[in-house]
Amino acid sequence: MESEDSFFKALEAQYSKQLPFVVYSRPVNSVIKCWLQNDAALHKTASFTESGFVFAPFNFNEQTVLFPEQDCEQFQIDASQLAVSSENSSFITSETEKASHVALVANGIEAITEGTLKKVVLSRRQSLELSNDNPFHIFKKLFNTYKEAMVYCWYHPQVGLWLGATPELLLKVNGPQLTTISLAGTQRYKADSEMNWSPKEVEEQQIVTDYISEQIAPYCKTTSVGQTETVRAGNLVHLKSKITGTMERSVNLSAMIEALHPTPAVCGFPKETAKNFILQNENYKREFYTGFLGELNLKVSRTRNTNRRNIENNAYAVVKTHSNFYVNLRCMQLKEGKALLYVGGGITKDSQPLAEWEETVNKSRTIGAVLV
Ligand SMILES: C=C(O[C@@H]1C=C(C(=O)O)C=C[C@H]1O)C(=O)O
Repeated sequence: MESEDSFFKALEAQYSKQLPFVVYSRPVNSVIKCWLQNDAALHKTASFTESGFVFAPFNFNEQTVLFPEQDCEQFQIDASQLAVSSENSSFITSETEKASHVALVANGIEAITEGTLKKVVLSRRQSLELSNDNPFHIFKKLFNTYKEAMVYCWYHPQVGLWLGATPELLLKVNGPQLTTISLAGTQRYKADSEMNWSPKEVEEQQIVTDYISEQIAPYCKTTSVGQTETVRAGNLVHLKSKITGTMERSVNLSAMIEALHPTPAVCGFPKETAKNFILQNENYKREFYTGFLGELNLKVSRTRNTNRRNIENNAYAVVKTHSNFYVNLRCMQLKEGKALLYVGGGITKDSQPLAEWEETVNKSRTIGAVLV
């Protein structure tokens, strides 16, 4: 299936039959892949030993959905821009939502000042009326707009329909090589100007870097942390450090995921205290927002480099297993003709509630830009 038209027709047909699918494109990549599950079964994974596509919630005590590789048909196309018409939806934030988020943040700052909590990520959900609720229409706009993100649309009839454009890698495993990133701190993007990061933002991101490095260390022979840099995600910029490692021979992927997820980039630190604060104080249920999604244990075979002097050795291919998980951020759920946008930000002792509200507004504009 090589044409854009037949690719999206197959997806439309799958959706109209209410069968599970995912369509996605990884960052800086013109390849768009889709997986169509053959039936409507709801598969789960806890062991992360299968091969497939996973969709995991924020609260890891709840189910992680798996599309098993053997139960899916996979197709892909290559495109730099997808044909799509423009639509208009209205974008309104309410004073009640503002007051409620400001109170939540103030509550978080108080808990940090009084107790052991150092950072907590607090979020909200915003609803938007849609003039066009076709998920592929929105997916195409996300793909055209966010080249640096993992852009996806995921559906299961028993779970719901989610779309997003996430800038955050949770974990990439390629044979023994592990890559992850620490992402935190948010400012609006301004063309041609040097970004100045405050000590608050630097500290917030350092908490994430330290946590990730410590958590992966027991599973790796070596680890290293790269330079911190400013990266762009739509109309926002963040602080980012790349963290890499070479894993021990027999790493249990599920144990490593459990050690990492949810990171202080989306939950807080210490992890359990922050998670409990979120579950008790946020005014809604996160479900799959700040969970993760991506390819699990796919086999890639690479033919060895040709070497003229040793032809026999070139006859075999090296098979490597790879997984790529992205944190489910800058995302939305489509429900009853509405888009529910999920947005949050990291709170530390120096946070200001009104500025944090503004940050969530900026984030909802970033992801909502494709809807208005
Ligand atoms: C929680 C979100 O984003 C996370 C929080 C950030 C922050 O606090 O500055 C930045 C990037 C993400 O790690 C979100 O986008 O909803």
